[in-house]
Amino acid sequence: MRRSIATVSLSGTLRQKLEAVAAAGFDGVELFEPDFTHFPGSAADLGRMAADLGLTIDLFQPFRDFEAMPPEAFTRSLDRAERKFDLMQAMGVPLMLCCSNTSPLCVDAPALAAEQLHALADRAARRGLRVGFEALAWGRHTSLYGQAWDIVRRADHPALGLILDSFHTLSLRDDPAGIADIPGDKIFFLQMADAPLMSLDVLQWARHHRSFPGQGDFDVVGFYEQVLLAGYSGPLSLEIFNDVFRETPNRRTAVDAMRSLLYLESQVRERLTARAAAPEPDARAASALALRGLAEPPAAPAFAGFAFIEFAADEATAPQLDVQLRQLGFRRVGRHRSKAATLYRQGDIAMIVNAEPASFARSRFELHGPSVCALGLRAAQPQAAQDRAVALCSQRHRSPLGPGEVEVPAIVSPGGNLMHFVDAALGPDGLFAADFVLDEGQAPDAGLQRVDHVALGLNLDQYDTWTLFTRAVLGLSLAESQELADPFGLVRSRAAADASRSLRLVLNASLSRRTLTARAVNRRGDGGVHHIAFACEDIFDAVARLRARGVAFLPISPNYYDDLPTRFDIEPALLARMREAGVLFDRSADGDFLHIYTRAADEGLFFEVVQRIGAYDGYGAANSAARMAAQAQA
Ligand SMILES: O=C(O)c1ccc(O)c(O)c1
Ligand SMILES: [Mg+2]
Repeated sequence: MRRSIATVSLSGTLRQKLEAVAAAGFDGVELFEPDFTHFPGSAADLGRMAADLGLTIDLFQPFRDFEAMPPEAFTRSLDRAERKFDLMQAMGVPLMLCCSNTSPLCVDAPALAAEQLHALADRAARRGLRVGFEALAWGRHTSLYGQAWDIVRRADHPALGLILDSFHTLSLRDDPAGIADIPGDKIFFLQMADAPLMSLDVLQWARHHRSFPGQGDFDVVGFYEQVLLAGYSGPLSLEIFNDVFRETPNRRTAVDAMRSLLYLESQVRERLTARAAAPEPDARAASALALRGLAEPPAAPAFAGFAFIEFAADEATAPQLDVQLRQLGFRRVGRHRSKAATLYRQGDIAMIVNAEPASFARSRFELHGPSVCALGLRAAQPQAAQDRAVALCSQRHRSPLGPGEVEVPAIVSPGGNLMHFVDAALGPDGLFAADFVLDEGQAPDAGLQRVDHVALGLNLDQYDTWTLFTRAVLGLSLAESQELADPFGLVRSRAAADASRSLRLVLNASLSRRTLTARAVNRRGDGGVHHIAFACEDIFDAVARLRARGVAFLPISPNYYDDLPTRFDIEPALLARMREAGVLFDRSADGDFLHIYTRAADEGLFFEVVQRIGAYDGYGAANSAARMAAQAQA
């Protein structure tokens, strides 16, 4: 399996792009011509540079406005093509991408297009080169792969083939099913791109908002499946025009790119395997499987909730966290056997405050001050969970182990915090009994029972990274993105959850630099925990207990409670209780949601208490404006 990526997909100079792409394990690149136009060396220099990095240049792109033109323009274009072929030969690039014509001079004449492309292919063949024809979604007369294939078929030249790009097909809602009927050896190249669904001019959509497979809403798996069924055996490549990627550090983009391809391959492998094993086996699927060497990471983990949340602290801040956690009703129940770490429990929730000098936690503390530095996730097969993450380009993390302590497989999550996979079979106390000296003291708690969700604060350029990480590495499913109004700007937000809803993460990225979310990201780093929500059975009881312990909640405007009954049919007694307690309300077709937020000390971490009623599956997004306004006013 050869994996490739278009240079337009990454930030940096051409050399930096190639270095990042090579480091991420790609085999080749599609050279986006403007990257070469501004390159300080010759075509031969570029060819050598790529070869020295272990990369091939698989495709030269794009050659524009060629087919179905009046005679003078056609002749000029053939001369133009010869100059590009010179470059390609000097670089060692075998294939040129010719995209469908957008010029107003182009005529609606497939026979002429075929004839002219035949001539172009002839010129290429004389030099041992090939040409691939790609339908751009906004092409003047050729916008669908079926039209492009018709022209390629008519041209009937061995050096002319089809180039497929998932973006153009899926953005036009064209059916990719016909691809499987195209002879695989006439498909010369495959470009994959995903995108969020948007109602936008297709050219603007394509040039600014593409994303890696797994980051958007397109059925990229179904598309790739058709291409493999056709018998295509060339490179799998990514061509992503994206405004954010243009500025994201390219090493990270290259890792996301590789992760997205491996994930895509693993999904399509499952589809093909099912086809090959069906009662009437699909021979094309079996041969595609035999041919491709599609990635096969271990299955996505089955999760059973959060095992623990770990805070990074030092000698001075650990006592402050101690006060805060005990105020929230947590009991201090144990000291770590070998580290300066303290365990706090309440219900099924475990919090660890780690003040061990010269540890991973301390390095995070030094970067971000007191903050969450690790999440423990209960997984049915922790080793497989880690192996999957590593197979999908995450870094393995090993912590030093004291005698008798349990080894917990861990990875570095995007942004640098840790994610530990704790064996669910250890039960709620198993891990802690091994690693902590437990003191079984009892004290009244606040009725908090479980971690309902953990919300992360991300820079905008980490939003797609986390979308892919949660989907591919953790196997979570994602809810739609929403834009929430903070008084100082918009916050983009989406939730990721496992099938059993035991594990919920909320991803928040600020589009403004001035929102509370943006300030939290500045303080606690990219991918830092923004707030933690605890679930309880009776929110009014929990709030009363927490208030009695001195916890301060965000004050909610009386106007909110005047408005609520205009939106929902709520019992007056419940409304009165909510108003008195400062509890927020949401309702879906599946159930109700009651929630409340603590006040953050000087923009620090804050907490949420939630009560889910029925099968309510959201996060009270409709109330986020109430929270953010209250936070701005507090
Ligand atoms: O936006 C473009 O012009 C363009 C160029 C080449 C491609 O392969 C493509 O998909 C789009
Ligand atoms: Mg393309």
